[in-house]
Amino acid sequence: MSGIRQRAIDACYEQALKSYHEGGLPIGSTLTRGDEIIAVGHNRRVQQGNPILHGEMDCLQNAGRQTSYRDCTLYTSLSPCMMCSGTIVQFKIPHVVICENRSHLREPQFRRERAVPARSWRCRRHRRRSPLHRIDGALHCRERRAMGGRHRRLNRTRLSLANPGAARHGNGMIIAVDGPTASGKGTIARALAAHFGLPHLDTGLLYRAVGRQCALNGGNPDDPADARAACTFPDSLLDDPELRSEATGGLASRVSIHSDVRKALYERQRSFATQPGGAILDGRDIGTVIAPEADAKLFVTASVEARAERRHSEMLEQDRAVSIEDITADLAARDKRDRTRKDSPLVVAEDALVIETSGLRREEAIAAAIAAVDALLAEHR
Ligand SMILES: Nc1ncnc2c1ncn2[C@@H]1O[C@H](COP(=O)(O)OP(=O)(O)OP(=O)(O)O)[C@@H](O)[C@H]1O
Ligand SMILES: Nc1ccn([C@H]2C[C@H](O)[C@@H](COP(=O)(O)O)O2)c(=O)n1
Repeated sequence: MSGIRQRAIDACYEQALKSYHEGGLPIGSTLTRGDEIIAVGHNRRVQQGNPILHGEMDCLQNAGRQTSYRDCTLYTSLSPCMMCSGTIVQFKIPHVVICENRSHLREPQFRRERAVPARSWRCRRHRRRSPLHRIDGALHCRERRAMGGRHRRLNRTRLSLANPGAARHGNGMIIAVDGPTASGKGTIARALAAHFGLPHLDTGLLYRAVGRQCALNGGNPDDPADARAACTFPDSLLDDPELRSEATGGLASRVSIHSDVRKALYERQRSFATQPGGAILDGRDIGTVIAPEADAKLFVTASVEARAERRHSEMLEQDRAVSIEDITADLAARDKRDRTRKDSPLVVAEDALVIETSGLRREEAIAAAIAAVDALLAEHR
C-alpha cells in the first residue's frame, strides 16, 4: 500500500482512539491531497454536545476552506452517514476510503448513485475484490484483515456507546438465530448483522470444520473419541470451500451429537456472543444454550419441500447434479438427528419469535426478521 494511504488510515485510527479516550464515539477521519495529510478530525458529538460534529465533518472543518477538493481523498474509519455522504457530494470530493464497513454499512446506494467512488479493496495476491472492506491499495488478504480488524474492534465499541438499547447487558446486544438446515437462517443472520451493525458468527461452520477434520484424520464421525480429536482443527480450515458441501453438512450433523464436541466448541461461541458491542450468531442452540440471555431470538423455519428446492437450486447453480429426492431424504435425516439428539437438540426457545419462510422471498423474510427483532427489542425497553 502506498505510504500516504497507510499514514492516512493510521491517522483515522489514532483519531478514533482519541475520541474514545475523550469519552466520545470512536470514529476518525483524514483528508489528503497528493502525499500530504491536510487535516484530521474525529467525532465530537458527545464531547461538544454537537449533533452534527461527525468525524468527517470535524476533519473538513479542521481543513478550513479549500478552493477545490478535486485532488483530495477523504478517509474515514467507518462508513459515512447520509449527512457526511451529502457533504462529500456537495464538496465534490472524488475519492472516499472507508477503513471498515462490516460493522456498519451506510448509504452505499446514495454514494453510488451520485458517483462517489468509495474505493474497494483488492487482494494483491489473490486479485479478489472485497465488497465489504474498502481499504484501498495493494494489500494481501491477511494484511487487510489486520488493518480492518483494529478499526472493526473500535467500531464495535462505538455500537455499544451509541446505542443504549444495545448495552442492555452492559455487553451489547445479542441476537440469536436458530433453525433447521437450509431454512434461510444464515441469509437472515447476515442481513441482520449488516442492518444492526453487529459481527456475525455462523456456528454451523465450526461443526462443519470438526466433521471435515474428522474425515481428514480418517476418523469415524459417529465415534465420540474420533470426533473429539477433530475439535483441534486449525483455523485455516474454516476457509476450506469443502466445508460448504452437503457431504460435510452431513458429517457436521453426525459429530454434533457428541457432548464432548459441543463442550469443546462452547467457549468459542460464548465469547463471540458476549464480546463488547454485541453479536449475532446463527445455529441450532444459540437461543437455548449458547446465549440464553439474548436480547432477541428468532427461530427461522421452512417446510422440507421449500428447503429441498432451495438446496437443489443452489446445486444446479454450481453445476452439481443431485436429485431433489436425495436432497429431501438427506434434509429429513439431518433434521431428525439435530432435533432428537440428547445434548442441545434443535428446539424453539420459549421466548423466540418463529419466522416461517416457505412462502416468503428472501427480501420478505429479511424484512420480517428485522421487524421481529425491532419488536422484541421494543418489548425489552
Ligand atoms: N426466503 C428465501 N426464499 C428463497 N430462497 C432462500 C430464502 N432464504 C434463503 N434462501 C436460499 O436458500 C439457501 C439456503 O439458505 P441459507 O444458507 O441462508 O440457509 P441456512 O439455514 O443458513 O443453511 P445451513 O443450514 O446450510 O447453514 C441459499 O441458497 C439461500 O440463498
Ligand atoms: N449451533 C449449531 C450449529 C450447527 N450444528 C450442527 C448441526 C447441523 O446439522 C450441522 C451443520 O450446520 P449448518 O451449517 O447446516 O447450519 O452442525 C449444531 O449442532 N449446533
